[in-house]
Amino acid sequence: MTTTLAPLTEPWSPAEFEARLRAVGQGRYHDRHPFNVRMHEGDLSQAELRRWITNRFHYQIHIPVKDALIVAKLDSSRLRRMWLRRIEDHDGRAEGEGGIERWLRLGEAAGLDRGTLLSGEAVLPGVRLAVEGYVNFCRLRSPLEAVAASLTELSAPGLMRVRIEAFERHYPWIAADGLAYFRTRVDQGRRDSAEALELVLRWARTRRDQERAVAALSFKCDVLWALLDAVDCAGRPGADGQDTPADRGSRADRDERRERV
Ligand SMILES: O=C(O)c1cc(C(=O)O)c2c(n1)C(=O)C(=O)c1cc(C(=O)O)[nH]c1-2
Repeated sequence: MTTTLAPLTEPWSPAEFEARLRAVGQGRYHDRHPFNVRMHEGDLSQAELRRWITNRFHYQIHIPVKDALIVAKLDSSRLRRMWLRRIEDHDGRAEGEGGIERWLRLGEAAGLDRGTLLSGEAVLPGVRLAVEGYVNFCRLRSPLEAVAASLTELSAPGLMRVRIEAFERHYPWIAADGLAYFRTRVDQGRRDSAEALELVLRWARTRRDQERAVAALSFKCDVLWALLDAVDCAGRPGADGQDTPADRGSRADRDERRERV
């Protein structure tokens, strides 16, 4: 009896390809990073949360830059229009609008100075490298890989909902209107990831392309993970930017409050 084996290079079915993409997101997304876990459990000090907001701002301001690099690779008006909307989501249509402005307001609600955020002076070296890695990936790789890298957003809306709840419950010192960024991202992330998934499923025709798309998504998970590693490590004793005695005091106050509850 002869059996015909499918060649190793046979493309995955669309369903299997999608399942593999989703599995990368589920297994390696930064919602499992110890810093995010501590954030959700209410264990971050004010200094740690401010450090995260400051460093994540560096990521936020580079999202429209990498999206502009992607737009330049798209070969139809329909696709460019679709992707241009992402730039508008972050930069707004006018001064004082858009996601970057909402992130600045989150910073202000957390007691950070807008000028300091905009200066970038407090951004950690590891965060700069992670963000530059993502921008350069989108600059140098194929449209398929650049779009596939954005598919971490499949997992982002769920994380936004967890984060909003955690902020409301554990960090009431941040005014509620500071959370507008996260609220907006629930719908934007859902729409963006659905669009990107459709493109990736359509464009990746060969097994090689499919594997490249999975690897691109995996790389992006590394970017987000490395960013949080840098933010997390900066608070360790002996690291630059570690908590001041006052920050440790605010953590001790919080622990005491918890014990009383
Ligand atoms: O706070 C987060 O956890 C988070 C994650 C991600 C992501 O999964 O890439 C994005 C965002 N936020 C975000 O706000 C955002 O605008 C965004 C754009 C992209 C992208 O790769 O195009 N990811 C994300």
